[in-house]
Amino acid sequence: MSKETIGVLVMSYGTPESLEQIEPYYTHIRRGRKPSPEQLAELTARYEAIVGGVFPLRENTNRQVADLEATLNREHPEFSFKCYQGMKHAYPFVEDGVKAMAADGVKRAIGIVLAPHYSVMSVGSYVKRAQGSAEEAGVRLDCVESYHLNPKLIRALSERVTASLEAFGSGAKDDVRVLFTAHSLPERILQMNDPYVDQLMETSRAVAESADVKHWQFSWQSAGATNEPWLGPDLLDTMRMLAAEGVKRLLVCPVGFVSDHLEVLYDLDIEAAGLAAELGLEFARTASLNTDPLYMQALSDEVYAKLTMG
Ligand SMILES: CC1=C(CCC(=O)O)c2cc3nc(cc4[nH]c(cc5[nH]c(cc1n2)c(C)c5CCC(=O)O)c(CCC(=O)O)c4C)C(CCC(=O)O)=C3C
Ligand SMILES: [Fe+2]
Repeated sequence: MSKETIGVLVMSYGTPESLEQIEPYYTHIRRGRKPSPEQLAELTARYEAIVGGVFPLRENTNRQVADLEATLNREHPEFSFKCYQGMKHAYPFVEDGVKAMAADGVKRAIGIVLAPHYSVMSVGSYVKRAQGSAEEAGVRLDCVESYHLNPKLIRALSERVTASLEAFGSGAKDDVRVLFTAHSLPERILQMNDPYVDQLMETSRAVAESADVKHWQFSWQSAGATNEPWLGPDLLDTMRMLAAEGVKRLLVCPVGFVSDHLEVLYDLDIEAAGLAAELGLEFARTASLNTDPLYMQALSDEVYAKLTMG
């Protein structure tokens, strides 16, 4: 008997693959409005600062998707899993991923996002687009909406916090301040009953408990430059406040991000680390999950649970 093929739509924000792709990518993020030359130059400079001409960021996602497929097929050999990528702002788009699975004859599929926390503005919009095209294509698709307390995710994150604290050396548990961070969103999500903030606090608390962290707090990072207010406090402001309070050592754990990309490699490793140097703070950040087998298993467990238990 041949195994049933299960399509897995692996969704993410998307990243450009070359310097030339930054403009169309940014235009898509801005809903079709081209960025001004200044805005484009500013974003290009951030990418140039982290990639030095080559774009490893997409490779990173490709590896996560390949490893997830291997993990699913190893752990659940009764099915044949096939992963398809679907991105919000880059090719292959969410709709392309669904069309590709339908073209392969897939009838049953599970969607999951490479971001553990649900917001209508992030995961919600990916899922809506995916469901819309799945309906058109005649694919039965169910999506994992969040996995912010998945035990393997929490263990993977807390192992990283523990390793970073150990690298600080003696006394780290007593005097290193741990800052959990995630991408800020416009403050109006608070009026929308959005679970994003609560889920992030729950992940942070669970990781702090698991790693036995004494001194921690939460800050937002990477807020957009729009006219509306975004969630705060911002990481950079928090760092200035902590320095003024006499804190000397700082560990940032970006729980809202699962892989190395612009927000981690630029906003943390260049911008925040630069401010830390100015403020005389010793600064470190936890390593990104990327293809950590524990993270791959967390995703695999979520996909399998959705498939078999709904
Ligand atoms: C919640 C959230 C996540 C985490 C959840 C998830 O992963 O989904 C995330 C991830 C990412 N965001 C990314 C890149 C960008 N996001 C931007 C702009 C925006 N992000 C927003 C939200 C989020 N973004 C929002 C509300 C905006 C305003 C415009 C809009 O409503 O979309 C801009 C425009 C310029 C700027 O503002 O910097 C860029 C370049 C990359 C890829 C970077 C790389 O290439 O490595 C990743 C993984
Ligand atoms: Fe973003």
